[in-house]
Amino acid sequence: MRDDVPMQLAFDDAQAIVDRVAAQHRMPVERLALARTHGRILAEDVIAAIPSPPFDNSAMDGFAVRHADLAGQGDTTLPLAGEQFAGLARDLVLAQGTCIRITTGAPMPTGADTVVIREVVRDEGDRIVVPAGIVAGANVRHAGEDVRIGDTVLDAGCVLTPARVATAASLGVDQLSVFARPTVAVFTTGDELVPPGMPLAPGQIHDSNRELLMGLLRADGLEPTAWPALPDNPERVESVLRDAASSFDLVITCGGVSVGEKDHVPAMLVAHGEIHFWKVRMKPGMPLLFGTLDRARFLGLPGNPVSVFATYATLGRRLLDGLQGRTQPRRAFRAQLAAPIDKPHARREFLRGRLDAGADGVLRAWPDAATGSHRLHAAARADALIVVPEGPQQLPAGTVVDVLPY
Ligand SMILES: Nc1nc2c(c(=O)[nH]1)N[C@H]1C(S)=C(S)[C@@H](COP(=O)(O)OP(=O)(O)OC[C@H]3O[C@@H](n4cnc5c(N)ncnc54)[C@H](O)[C@@H]3O)O[C@H]1N2
Ligand code: MOO
Repeated sequence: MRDDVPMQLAFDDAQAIVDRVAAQHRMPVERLALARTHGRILAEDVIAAIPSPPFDNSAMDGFAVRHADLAGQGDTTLPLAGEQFAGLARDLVLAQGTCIRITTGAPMPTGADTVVIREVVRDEGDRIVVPAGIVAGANVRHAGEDVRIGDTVLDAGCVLTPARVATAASLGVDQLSVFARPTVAVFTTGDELVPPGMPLAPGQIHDSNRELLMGLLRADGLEPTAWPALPDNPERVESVLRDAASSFDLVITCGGVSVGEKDHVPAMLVAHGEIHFWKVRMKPGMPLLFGTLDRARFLGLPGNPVSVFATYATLGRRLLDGLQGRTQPRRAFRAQLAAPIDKPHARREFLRGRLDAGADGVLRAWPDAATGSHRLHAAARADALIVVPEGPQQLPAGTVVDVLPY
């Protein structure tokens, strides 16, 4: 291996390289109809051109009144002077000593400052009787109290959640500028791989990483393309991966990145592309390879299924976030260890475990004893990665640790 290739990096250094490369290769911006923006990363701030609510309106069904007309004590009788329903404003003016029937969302008549809900009045047809104790200004929603003209309501780099897309809609915005989704090609490698549904000969295993990766990518909103498993044949690996790298934004492989005789992927990247780093001081996932091949970023994940999971959930997802211009941080969780952890090695470890929010409101993490990176079932019964920091660690129960729920 060339000696200028960064190798055996600390996790934070690998993450910094992922961030830098992602920023250099940010996806182009596209303008999409609102309905197609869900889950995307916003590329430009959204500034309100109208206020929300756009006009003063009633929060309840009832009667619009002037609070000054109401007696301090005892009932007040007010003749009914008109009706304003939600819809076109009728430009009503509330004359002193009268009331106007109003529905939720209807514009407030000029002069009215309070809405009395229909349940508390005595409705006598052409007049109402209002009891004492009505609060001035009750049940009125004021123009601009949620959003004023010129407010930045959505920041570039945020994830377009349903509430955010709906906020844009409420302000009359029908298109948004978002970052394009990267196209992703997924490869599994290894002569031992057989698809599920086919019988296993001695020495063979079923390809599980393909479903794992496709599922992880789809859950992150991508539309990945998977190839049939690649044999451990350097010419074939080279031609197929170079072909994919000429037309996809990201190529992800798993397997073949360690130091075995059949681990051809790093050599291929050295010969035809560029390695940004190879091997990260993390467990599982140490042999992780990150580079560039043709027009694609290239992620070579280690073959062990839990290594695939841990490297994708940390650095792989971070790369995709960076390529898509996401600046909204992923939500960070902290939990108390429910059992001790004894880690003799120096790498940052991502242990599988279960999270449980107790009746006391404290989030607890139960580490799973099955730590092998081939233990896919153990990862499947867990629901979080527990982050154990660098260096040998003897963490007693009760220690607060970072957790990545999944
Ligand atoms: N001498 C050394 N050996 C190994 C080292 C090392 O540093 N020195 N690292 C170990 C670690 S850690 C890992 S992780 C693995 C990663 O190796 P590769 O990325 O080259 O992966 P493979 O050798 O191809 O496969 C590893 C393991 O995973 C199984 N596998 C592969 N693909 C799939 C798939 N699609 N579905 C299910 N299982 C898969 C494969 O059969 C192997 O058992 O290397 C260690 N060795
Ligand atoms: O880093 Mo390997 O992923 O321990 O199995």
